[in-house]
Amino acid sequence: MRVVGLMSGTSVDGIDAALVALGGGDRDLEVEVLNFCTVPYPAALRQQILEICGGTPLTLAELADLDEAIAEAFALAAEMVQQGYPRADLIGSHGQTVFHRPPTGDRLGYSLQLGRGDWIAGCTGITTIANFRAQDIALGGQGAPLVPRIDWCLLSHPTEVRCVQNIGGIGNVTYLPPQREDPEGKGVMGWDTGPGNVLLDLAVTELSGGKFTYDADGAWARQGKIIDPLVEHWLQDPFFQQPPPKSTGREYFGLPFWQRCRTEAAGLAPADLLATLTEFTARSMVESYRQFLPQKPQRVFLCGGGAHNGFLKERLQVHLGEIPVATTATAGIPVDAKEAIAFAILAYWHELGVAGNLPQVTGARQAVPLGQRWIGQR
Ligand SMILES: Nc1ncnc2c1ncn2[C@@H]1O[C@H](COP(=O)(O)OP(=O)(O)OP(=O)(O)O)[C@@H](O)[C@H]1O
Ligand SMILES: CC(=O)N[C@H]1[C@@H]2OC[C@@H](O2)[C@@H](O)[C@@H]1O[C@H](C)C(=O)O
Repeated sequence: MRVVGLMSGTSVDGIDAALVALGGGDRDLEVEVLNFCTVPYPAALRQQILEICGGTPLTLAELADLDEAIAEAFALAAEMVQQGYPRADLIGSHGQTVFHRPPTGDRLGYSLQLGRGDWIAGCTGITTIANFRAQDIALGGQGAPLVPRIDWCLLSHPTEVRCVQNIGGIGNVTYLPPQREDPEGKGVMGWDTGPGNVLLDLAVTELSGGKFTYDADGAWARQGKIIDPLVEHWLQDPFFQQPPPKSTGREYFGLPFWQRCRTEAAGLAPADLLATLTEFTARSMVESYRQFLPQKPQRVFLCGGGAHNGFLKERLQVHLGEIPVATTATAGIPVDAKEAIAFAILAYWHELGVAGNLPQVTGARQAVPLGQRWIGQR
């Protein structure tokens, strides 16, 4: 089956679209990536999304317009990735997260992705699966991260203990025990580690007066000096002590956390602030492995846009010591395409009735197929 996967994450930089040919089921899953592209959001739409993520109020009519504008951008990305290929059989669209509240006590979580699946199905004529997080949340789960089950199928190894660290806006890790020791994957773990690129992007945007939106290769941060006491201080945040299952978002590690960092780092030179934020980001990941993993990984794979940040990678390697750090590209999964591929797979699993979540990761009561389905017809 040919499936389009669409994803835009917490960096709000653009829509990643993957066209994949899928076969098999879950453990015997076959994936061939036929095409991939990233379609940047129009600047005004990106701005509007960032504003509402930051808490700017909007009317219901404005919400409807925004939902549709995002769906239109997603449908366009679906068309672009299919250019020159026969039409896909299915679309899996994550949509754009604009609000995420993890569950607390008896209160279910809430996770809102805009970019109506019904609109995408109607506009493309291709059956579309969307709203992937809701079923997990209904079962008491965090609704995130959802990719660990796919990491288990695509990146686990017969004998090696592995971790897959995604560095999007927010960071999340998957722990993969060796297949021979754990053929069912019962010991697979995963959680959101905290900030990925979000603090770096906010800092660069502000420090450059809007000229840049990210620190390309970490070159700016590399010129600075790391202020360790600040890193230690920020690592005291309660999120990092909280055991998994856990998830987070821009509501926590976006503007509010950036404003706190900026105040507490007042007087630092821009390069020193960026170096310190990069170190904090790297340490937040490695410290969570130390706290919550049952054993040390033998290899760590990076993916997501942060895998292009050479300085962040370097700091991760320093703190992981002898554990080799590579990108998922070295295992055949392009770093920028992995999440879009994942949502194509989750849509395909929906059609097969295969579960998408891992209860031990999200905290849901049950493993279930994910997503809502809208029939598209030409
Ligand atoms: N060359 C580069 N150097 C440094 N950072 C980069 C580079 N290219 C991309 N990035 C970072 O990656 C970010 C985009 O990452 P990605 O596309 O994985 O995020 P996302 O889709 O929001 O992911 P998630 O859903 O995991 O939050 C950019 O905002 C930027 O910070
Ligand atoms: C609510 C939401 O959109 N969460 C994203 C976000 O981006 C990274 C991290 O936070 C992860 O938990 C999740 O995305 C990936 C695709 C996941 O569900 O596995």
